[in-house]
Amino acid sequence: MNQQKTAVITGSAQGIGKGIALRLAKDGFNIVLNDLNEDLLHETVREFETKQIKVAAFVGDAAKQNDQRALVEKAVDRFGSVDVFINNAGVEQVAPIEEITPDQLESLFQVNVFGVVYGIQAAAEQMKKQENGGKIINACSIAGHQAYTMLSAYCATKFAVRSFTQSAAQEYAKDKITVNAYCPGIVGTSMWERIDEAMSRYMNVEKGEAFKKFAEGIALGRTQEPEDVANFVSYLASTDSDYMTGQSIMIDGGIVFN
Ligand SMILES: NC(=O)C1=CN([C@@H]2O[C@H](COP(=O)(O)OP(=O)(O)OC[C@H]3O[C@@H](n4cnc5c(N)ncnc54)[C@H](O)[C@@H]3O)[C@@H](O)[C@H]2O)C=CC1
Ligand SMILES: CC(=O)C(C)=O
Repeated sequence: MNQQKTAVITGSAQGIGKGIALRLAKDGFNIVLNDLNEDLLHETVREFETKQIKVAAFVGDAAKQNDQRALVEKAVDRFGSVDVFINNAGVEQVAPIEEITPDQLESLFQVNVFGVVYGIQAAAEQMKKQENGGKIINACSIAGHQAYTMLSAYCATKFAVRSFTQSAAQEYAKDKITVNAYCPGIVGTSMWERIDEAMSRYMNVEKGEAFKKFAEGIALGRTQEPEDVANFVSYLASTDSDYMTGQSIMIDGGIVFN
């Protein structure tokens, strides 16, 4: 890399976002972390600093348009540019359709869909000013290609992410900004701990059983680590992916084939 580029990752105090941030730091990016969880974010910053990673952090809500703008400002103030912006923050919800409440639907869409739109807007505005292109990368899921029982609202948000990824790719191509998405399968993060707990309760089975049942469908025979996702995001963030845009690509060990 000639000049050090900057990558911003939302929801990156833990899990997949943190894994992506660590990998992009290794690839030579300055890193800007963001999360709602202030304590965990600061803990992660300290860990990155111990590893000599050039890191900044912003406590903020990815579901708020003003916070997304402030996040971009923070990155520019600290490092001078935003070259890669990763809309990673996401939340889950487990319930049969008949039990979904308006509040649950609202809060899920606010983070997983509205947040992605606000992130795209804030990042693209800055990248256009820089006149040097850029890469916007969204967290989709196998659930953005295949809908699952008990996860209907979550799946709908990820289908929406896939749709916005396609539209944004077309709108920003003239500015040399590419927009793609990663679609993980079953990653052992705190999100899946919560999904497992809720699903196992609904299925009336022991904790861990829902995770095990989903894992049985993975062709490569194991669940994912954040690093498996980060290895692919590294490619999406690099110049090697310059000719790819509008794609939501499965990185799931072989669960969904299409
Ligand atoms: N874990 C999995 O199996 C899969 C996860 N994904 C997606 O990958 C992304 C990351 O997932 P995980 O790391 O598993 O989740 P996680 O729940 O383990 O970590 C997500 C982080 O995002 C933060 N966050 C949540 N809402 C936020 C908001 N409004 N603003 C800022 N930060 C916020 C949380 O505090 C947390 O630190 C999500 O978009 C998720 O939907 C996609 C496919 C599979
Ligand atoms: C959390 C998630 O996206 C799935 C499908 O497990």
